[in-house]
Amino acid sequence: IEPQNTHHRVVIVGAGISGYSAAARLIENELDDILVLEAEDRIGGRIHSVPINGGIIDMGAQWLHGQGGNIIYEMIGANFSFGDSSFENTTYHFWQSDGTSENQAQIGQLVELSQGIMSAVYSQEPSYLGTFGSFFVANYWRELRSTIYNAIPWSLALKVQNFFHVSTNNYFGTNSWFDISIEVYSTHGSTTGSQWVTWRNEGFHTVFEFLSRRRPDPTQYLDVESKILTNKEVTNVDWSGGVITLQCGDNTQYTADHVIFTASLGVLKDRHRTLFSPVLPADKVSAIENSEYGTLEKIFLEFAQPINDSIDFAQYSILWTQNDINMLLGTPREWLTEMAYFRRVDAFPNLLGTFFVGSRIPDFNEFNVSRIIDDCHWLLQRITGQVLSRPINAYRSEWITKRNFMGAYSLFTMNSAHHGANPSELAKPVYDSNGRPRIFFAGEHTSSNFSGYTHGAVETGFQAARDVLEHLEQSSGVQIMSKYPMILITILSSFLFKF
Ligand SMILES: Cc1cc2nc3c(=O)[nH]c(=O)nc-3n(C[C@H](O)[C@H](O)[C@H](O)COP(=O)(O)OP(=O)(O)OC[C@H]3O[C@@H](n4cnc5c(N)ncnc54)[C@H](O)[C@@H]3O)c2cc1C
Repeated sequence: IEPQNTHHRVVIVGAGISGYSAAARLIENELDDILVLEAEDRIGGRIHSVPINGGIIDMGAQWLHGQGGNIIYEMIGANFSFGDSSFENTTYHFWQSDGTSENQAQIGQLVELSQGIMSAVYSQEPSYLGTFGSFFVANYWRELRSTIYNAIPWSLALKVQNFFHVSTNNYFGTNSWFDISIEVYSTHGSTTGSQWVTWRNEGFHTVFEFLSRRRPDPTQYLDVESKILTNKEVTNVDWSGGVITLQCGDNTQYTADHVIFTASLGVLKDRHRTLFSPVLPADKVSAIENSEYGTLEKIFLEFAQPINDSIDFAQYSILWTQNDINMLLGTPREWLTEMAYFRRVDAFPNLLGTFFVGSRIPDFNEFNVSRIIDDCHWLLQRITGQVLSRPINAYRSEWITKRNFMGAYSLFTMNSAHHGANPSELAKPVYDSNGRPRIFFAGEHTSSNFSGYTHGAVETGFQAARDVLEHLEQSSGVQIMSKYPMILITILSSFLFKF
């Protein structure tokens, strides 16, 4: 063990957006004696902006979902020129997977109905105990009995339903919408305004410049960076003693009075038993083990030229035909059937973006760029019925295989609901035998309002900082109070000595 062993009042594990926000808030409140330990060689976590030709793209978080009620937009909106790729409001065209055309007006009717049902999910009473899937299917087919849908063939209604199923899986990183319990999401907070606010070609990592206040006014800069050590994987947090000892993979140790732990739910699920000594309390363990973690990967296809105007849509949505699904099942192209669309990327005319659900790909490690390009190119040509130039490159994320992430984001299933596993359980601090909070938890998975999202992660980072500050204030109060008996004894004993 190197003689590093510095002691800090607070050590934050993880320099993703929640850990970074917590650090900024502590520094702002003049709690300077802090350290952030980050396992990767970079700051940002699941915000990972990478430079390409023409700007910066995001392999993780890309959009601000909402404006009003989104803490990030509310902090920054007035000082940054955001873009918007509101797919709901712009043209997005539905192509059948086999290239044959379908009645776009009827599809439009079905999409409108489906979108209405999807947004109702979020305003359900928490008493609805079913899943996204059960809610959608029941409402969809009930509404379809209305005479306004009489002319629509049920085969088309099925294909649109399948589109919403696949899109939902693409959104949550799930295999089935019958896995996702509505309970947690119906109690989520809500945001107003565009759900697809973009950072144009500057990348989501710009957010850190605002969190540290380097922007808009550099004189307000809070020096968060100097508190962060990268390449520091914390392998154990020993909270058995009076101080907490954090052991790192490079054989260094740090000690702290308090820890804010922000590593992802994927990391916690993978190794919470070895990460903490003693192991976490049973309630916390149950919340970790019964919450789920979605696996979602991104693909950006880069073309040599801006994408052909004759097929100029914001989104190329795919209605899979049963024949095409049958044709691809069991073949190396099976993964394509989990794809719902190709989207244009705001500020990058040469790019199309899409998602795929990683866990469904058995040979994920061999899933290389040229295979991705070939398969996507095949599908794009098939759905559009056009000869398109082959993409010159593809960028893909690999969150599922990365040790410090282990997937995409938290998710609450019927199994989670059964076991009472939810963000507020994941957020609870752990206390020592004297009732003193030792480890605070933050990160997107701990946000009751917006689990899964960057704005949820920021809120939890701020909350953890507030909790630490409050606790320190209270405990210094206790220390002051605990001095009184000593003063009394001194006064009394001086009397005693006098007489
Ligand atoms: C593909 C994808 C697309 C997304 N799209 C959006 C979007 O458009 N909009 C949106 O709002 N959200 C989106 N999200 C979600 C968003 O990225 C996350 O909710 C948010 O970034 C999580 O921040 P965090 O600080 O909670 O966790 P993280 O970003 O995971 O930060 C935790 C940090 O802890 C580090 N760490 C882990 N283990 C250790 C250890 N043992 N020791 C030290 N450090 C450790 C990690 O390296 C990481 O830096 C997306 C996520 C993914 C994966």
